[in-house]
Amino acid sequence: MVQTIKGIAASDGIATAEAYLLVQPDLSFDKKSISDADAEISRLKDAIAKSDDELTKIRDIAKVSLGDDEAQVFDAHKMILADPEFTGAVEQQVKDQKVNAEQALNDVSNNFIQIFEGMTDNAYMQERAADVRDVTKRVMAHLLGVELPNPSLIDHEVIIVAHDLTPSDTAQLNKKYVKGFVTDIGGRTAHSAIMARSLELPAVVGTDSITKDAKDGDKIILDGLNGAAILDPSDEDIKHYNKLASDFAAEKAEWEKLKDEATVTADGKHFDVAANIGTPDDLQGVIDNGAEGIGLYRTEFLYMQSEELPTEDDQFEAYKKVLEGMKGKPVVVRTMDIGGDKHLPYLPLPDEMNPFLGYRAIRISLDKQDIFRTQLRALLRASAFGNLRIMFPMIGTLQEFRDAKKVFEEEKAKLVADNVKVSDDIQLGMMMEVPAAAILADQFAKEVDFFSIGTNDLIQYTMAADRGNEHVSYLYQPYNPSILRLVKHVIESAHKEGKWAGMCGEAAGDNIMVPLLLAMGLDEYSMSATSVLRVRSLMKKLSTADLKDLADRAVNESITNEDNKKLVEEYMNK
Ligand SMILES: C=C(OP(=O)(O)O)C(=O)O
Ligand SMILES: [Mg+2]
Repeated sequence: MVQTIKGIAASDGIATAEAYLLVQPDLSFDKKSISDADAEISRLKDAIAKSDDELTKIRDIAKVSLGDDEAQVFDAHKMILADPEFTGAVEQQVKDQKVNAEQALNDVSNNFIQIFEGMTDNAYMQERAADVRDVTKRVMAHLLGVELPNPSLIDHEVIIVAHDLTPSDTAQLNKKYVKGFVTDIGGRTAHSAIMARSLELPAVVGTDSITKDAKDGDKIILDGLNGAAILDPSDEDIKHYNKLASDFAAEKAEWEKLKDEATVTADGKHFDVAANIGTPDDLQGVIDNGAEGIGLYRTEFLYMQSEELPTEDDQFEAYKKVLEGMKGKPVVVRTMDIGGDKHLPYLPLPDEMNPFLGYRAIRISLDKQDIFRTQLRALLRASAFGNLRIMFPMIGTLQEFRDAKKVFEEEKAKLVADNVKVSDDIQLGMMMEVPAAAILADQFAKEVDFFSIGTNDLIQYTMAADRGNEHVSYLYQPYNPSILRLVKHVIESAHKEGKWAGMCGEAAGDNIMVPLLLAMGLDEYSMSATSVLRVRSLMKKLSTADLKDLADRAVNESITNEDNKKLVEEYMNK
């Protein structure tokens, strides 16, 4: 029977395919005493052999679909299974303690994880903890006779159905077969949603119940334009959505014509429309969509897609590739923004009550300076190959900016002393995403070269509403006058000091927000590459002089987000 499940539209597009449930099974078990240790050990050996076969299959497919680097992790898992120190210890535990294999595996694995994670001065060994955890999960699943989802084995077109997708899950999706995704939780500015937009995959998040509603193999239509998943669609539904998909394609074809044009408003003012990227692989999308620069390169994905801390050379190659690829157009690289919802398996962070308010971004970089310095050196070396700008994430106090800048200057001086070629005009800026900094923008503006407003976090912190929590997603209010006042203050403060202000949060590509931002004089708009041409087309129709009064009313007279949405919609429909 047809069932329509509503959610939050997270990435444009329509897709139809079979559901693939990416849901972790229950791996809980009871501790049992056993009398026949040999039988238990043979059960364990059987589970290990099955896990090994499965890993071989996954590795071979991952090699073809994702590449050698991504496939390597599965070899590391196979090595653990072949290591007598690990498997022998589990067998010994069964014999000595007379416990079931599940309990023995769990005990030994926890022991290994604890030892590895404790090696705080050896990043390589710390990473092995994540591998042990993964392998244990696989063997445990076989012992319990349940199946783990193996997304790398997908070999036909599917729509991923999941409770949530972490950014690293999203990074592993093979675009050839994955046509979109739909989740129980999450909001429009959660990182998995942002990645869906850069991969041009339709996505719907925050449905609350999709993992209960859909079964593996169900036919699903995913409507990423309106935020709905249609299960078991009727012929009528299929016809309706085919039409919607073809209308969307026609609109896109119209925008496509603006690809090689600069972004100019109806009254002849030029603004920069730039793109956000996560990895050098996103570069092609930026070029295909005619962006005028990269306004945000989220470098943490480089760290997340790696098995260990990326070396200075690895990073240098990635940054150089992006800078060269942009052929002199500006590239704003943001230093590592780990923490919050972004984790590194090889850099265990403390468990926190409020990770988004915790140890993250510049706070980690200033604390673990060896990681920060490696990144800055790689950036400095790459600066010789293009137009590099650097910004720091989550700056809350002027002292943090000064400290970060000092580290940058120190690394630059060292490289110059070693005769390494570095650019002499690298702009240094900051994300404006902590309300305390936005309020003091006038003071920050004296010391930075530019601001880039991160509305995803600025709104979350100003409204005190978790950006990834669908129950409070109604508080994601970019047009709320409180947010608009902060934004206006940031832009005016920059301009007073002769600096420029951009925006790289999702609001920069929002049809309601753009007219207000144009009136406030925001200089640069950075968004998912797939939004660039839509925004360029919108700006072409607008005249900044006409918008002044609209923005004044939105900032000074309106009370709610909805007031302002209506105000702009009425203006646009005039
Ligand atoms: C662009 C931003 O950064 P991120 O989404 O990576 O936190 C933001 O917070 O608006
Ligand atoms: Mg942010």
